[in-house]
Amino acid sequence: MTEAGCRQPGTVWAGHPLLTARLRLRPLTIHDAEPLVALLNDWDVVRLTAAIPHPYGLDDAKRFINDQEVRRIEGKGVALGLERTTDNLLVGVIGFGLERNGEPELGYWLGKAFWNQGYATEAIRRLLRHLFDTLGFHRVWASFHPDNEASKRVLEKAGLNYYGVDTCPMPARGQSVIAPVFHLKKAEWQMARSTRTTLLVVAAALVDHDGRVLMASRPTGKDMAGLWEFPGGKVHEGETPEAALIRELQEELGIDVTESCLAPVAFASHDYDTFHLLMPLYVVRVWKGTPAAREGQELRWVRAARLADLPTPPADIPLFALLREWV
Ligand SMILES: Nc1nc2c([nH]c(=O)n2[C@@H]2O[C@H](COP(=O)(O)OP(=O)(O)OP(=O)(O)O)[C@@H](O)[C@H]2O)c(=O)[nH]1
Repeated sequence: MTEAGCRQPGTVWAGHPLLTARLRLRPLTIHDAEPLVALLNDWDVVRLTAAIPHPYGLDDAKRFINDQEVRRIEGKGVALGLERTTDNLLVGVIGFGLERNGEPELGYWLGKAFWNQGYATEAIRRLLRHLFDTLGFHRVWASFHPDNEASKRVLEKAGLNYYGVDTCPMPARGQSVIAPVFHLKKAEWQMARSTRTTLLVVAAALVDHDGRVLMASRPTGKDMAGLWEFPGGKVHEGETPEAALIRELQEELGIDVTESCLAPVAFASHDYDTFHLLMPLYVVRVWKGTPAAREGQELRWVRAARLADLPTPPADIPLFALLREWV
């Protein structure tokens, strides 16, 4: 087996979406053509890019999607649509090509409405893990237009650092620029990741008499706002997981639960790229009081078989199938 595990040599894509806290990274399909035009027919978005024509029409989008499909099949690179989990909206594109000495070179853009919300950094971090851990590359590259300060900041936040400058052709703008080149080596990436924390969060699946599970939406202002999650929260210093869950259920929902009514049934262990989540899940069938939204969240009782239909944090997805056995 290679360092990259079960990867087929030459593969640029493992075949399933890459999930981040708020995004799904997945290959583009023909259904993305119109959304691509809506996002890209915008001078502010394309003016500092090298190859995106302006104005941008449906034929450009269809050609791009088709070309990317060919590149992916030929193992030359991949372009992934960034789909927001809460509403399945396309917010931008990220990808890489292997034209630079066979080492991946990143490219990305976001629609203007989605700038300054951390989406690009989130997507790059996830793509880096795919490139280093799944595909087994040892270094990644990125260059950007010298006026593109936002791009520079995003790359720095994702851990890339300055390497030098290069002459970069910009065929769609009819010129070349001297562009800064950034890079990141796998060893540096691994070193930075080794300092991340493992966050212990406890969660409850409250089950009612009809076998429905209580889900809460994450309120505006919190990370992953709008996603549906199990009630719960972080375990504080010196607390047991059970004590933390009893406290959280009182704080968030105003209900009283005793420790003997908490049945541990499963756990999530999920890499969020900036931290690792370890989340034991307890089934709770008995409590005192009526659950009420005390922290600005929305509450919804959901059949176990329908949990997977909700937009949820990616860590929760494997728990839904397990929960069906218990409810
Ligand atoms: N409660 C809960 N948190 C989850 C779930 N799935 C999941 O990824 N998480 C993550 O676990 C972390 C929990 O943090 P939190 O912010 O809700 O914790 P908390 O209630 O203690 O909040 P606080 O820090 O504002 O006091 C978040 O990063 C959250 O996105 C889930 O099903 N329930």
